[in-house]
Amino acid sequence: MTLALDDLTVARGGQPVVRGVSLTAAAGQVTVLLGPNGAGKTTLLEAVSGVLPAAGGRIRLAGRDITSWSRPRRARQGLAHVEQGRAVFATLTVRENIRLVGPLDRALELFPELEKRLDVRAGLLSGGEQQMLVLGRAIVGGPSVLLLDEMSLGLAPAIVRRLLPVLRGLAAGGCAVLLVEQFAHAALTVADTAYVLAHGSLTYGGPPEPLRASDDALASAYLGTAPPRS
Ligand SMILES: Nc1ncnc2c1ncn2[C@@H]1O[C@H](COP(=O)(O)OP(=O)(O)OP(=O)(O)O)[C@@H](O)[C@H]1O
Repeated sequence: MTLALDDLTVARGGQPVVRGVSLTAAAGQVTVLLGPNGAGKTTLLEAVSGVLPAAGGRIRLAGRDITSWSRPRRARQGLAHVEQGRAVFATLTVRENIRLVGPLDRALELFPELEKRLDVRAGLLSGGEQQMLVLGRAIVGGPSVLLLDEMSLGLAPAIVRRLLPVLRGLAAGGCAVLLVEQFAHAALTVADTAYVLAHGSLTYGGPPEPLRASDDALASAYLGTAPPRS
């Protein structure tokens, strides 16, 4: 299902921290939302999944206005939100963590690495294994829209390169993937569309190539300034 934000404003502590953002995360695509620390990326995802209310604008899922829907109602429509911080049930085993949400086979198809860890408590896994578990759990739930907040935070580049292609596979199955990342380069390699948020407003929206091709273009979008002329 396609997710569309139309002039979305979200406030924290009475101050708008996301200001008039319009973007589309299309079904079947990986959309990345980049931006510096504190730009408002987490706040935007929280408004989409219903953790925070919208202060203005509209959120649409497959054309339906869901702005006033509760978080559980959004989740029942297939909107999944993987929040920052690798939330696993630390005292349950990997097997139990997965079985709570869906079939074990599908998760192991995606991440065969987890097979030999099935009876280990999730809290004892490495950071990379925990993120595989978090992602595997989100995917076996069969989301139609998957929001991912800073999936790569604290992980080695080799692990990030292992995880990102899984998102491409998920999108190929029709899911709309919206990936929030502070560190742009790896995310841009799997993106169909990229947006940059700076100080709560979009400074770029379009194909990822210009941002991939030029660090100056990326830096300008992060700083919210016009790109330098060459
Ligand atoms: N609970 C809160 N109460 C008030 N202001 C907050 C709260 N959490 C975050 N903020 C402020 O809202 C703004 C946006 O924060 P947000 O976490 O959405 O940014 P971000 O782009 O996700 O950054 P990060 O990459 O650090 O998570 C920041 O200025 C931050 O200080």
